Amino acid sequence: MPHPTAPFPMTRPRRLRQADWMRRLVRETTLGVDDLIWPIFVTDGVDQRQPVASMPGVERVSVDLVAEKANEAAGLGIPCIALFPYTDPDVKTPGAEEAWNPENLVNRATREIKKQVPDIGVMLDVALDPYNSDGHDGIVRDGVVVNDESLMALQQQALAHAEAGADILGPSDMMDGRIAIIRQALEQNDFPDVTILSYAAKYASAFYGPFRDAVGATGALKGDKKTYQMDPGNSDEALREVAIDLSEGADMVMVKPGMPYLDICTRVKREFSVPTYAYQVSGEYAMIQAAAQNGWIDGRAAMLESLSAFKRAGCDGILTYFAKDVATLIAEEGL
Ligand SMILES: NCc1[nH]cc(CCC(=O)O)c1CC(=O)O
Repeated sequence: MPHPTAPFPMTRPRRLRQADWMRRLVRETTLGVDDLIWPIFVTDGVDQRQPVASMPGVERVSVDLVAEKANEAAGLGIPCIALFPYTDPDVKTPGAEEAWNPENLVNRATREIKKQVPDIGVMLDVALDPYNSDGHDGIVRDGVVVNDESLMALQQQALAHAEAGADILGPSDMMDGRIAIIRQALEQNDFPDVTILSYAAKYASAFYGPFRDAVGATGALKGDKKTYQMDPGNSDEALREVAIDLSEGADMVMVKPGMPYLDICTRVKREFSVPTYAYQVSGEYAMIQAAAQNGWIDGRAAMLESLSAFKRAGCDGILTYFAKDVATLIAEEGL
């Protein structure tokens, strides 16, 4: 759209950048604590804190300490946390049955949080990879990730998480038809308010490496996830995936990874006008932290710039390992 602008020197864009107060006055988007979902890794044992080597600043904590983290998050005003399990390799099976064990790590952690910190939202991933000895998000038969049999497993997992008290389910598995089958199970089992934040446009990405370390899936994974996660070259397909998930009953959608896919965030938000989130994934976090530790970039500035880019792209919020750091900054200094 052509805008009428006076020629230089009548128009001087720098007038609007001359001072901090002016820049604040004309800023188009802002990052706030309400935009954040904080992922937390859960591990076995008692009083455990294990740093994740490839994600400086991130640790796995045992169930007894999870509520403490949730409490900190709630105190900072973070609306929601997402839990991911580091499952003991001995418990992983080809059928991933641990995924719907009511006593699995994330189910126990969720019950604990709901008891101690009732006012924070809890999101749980629906996907088999933390529980599957093959490291895949679905069930593997003869080397193939089979779709429809995986749906049965995912449905059971979703119900177990709803029963544990999860507020939001995040199907991250990219099987076809999973939103419909999960939504149907939730309605039939009297969980009408459980919300689905679908990982609708999830790409087969090299940026998930540190996460797979964090949940202990790196060694287990045979092959790659390209038969179910999306091809990084595709954009129209992301819109079709979002359309399908919304038509099956998703309430909110997510694009993942984040920063390399801001164009997808923008298209999705423009096209569908539904709550749209980005996952700033482990590899994105690790890159910023590693460069900052080496003194190559200003870590704090890069963190804030990367997160406000999601807002500018149209996202309603961001799942980010930086959530607590940003929320602390906002609490201490405003932004
Ligand atoms: N389905 C599992 C899942 N849920 C979130 C992530 C990645 C998150 C991150 O990298 O921070 C993954 C990894 C994968 O698909 O291999």
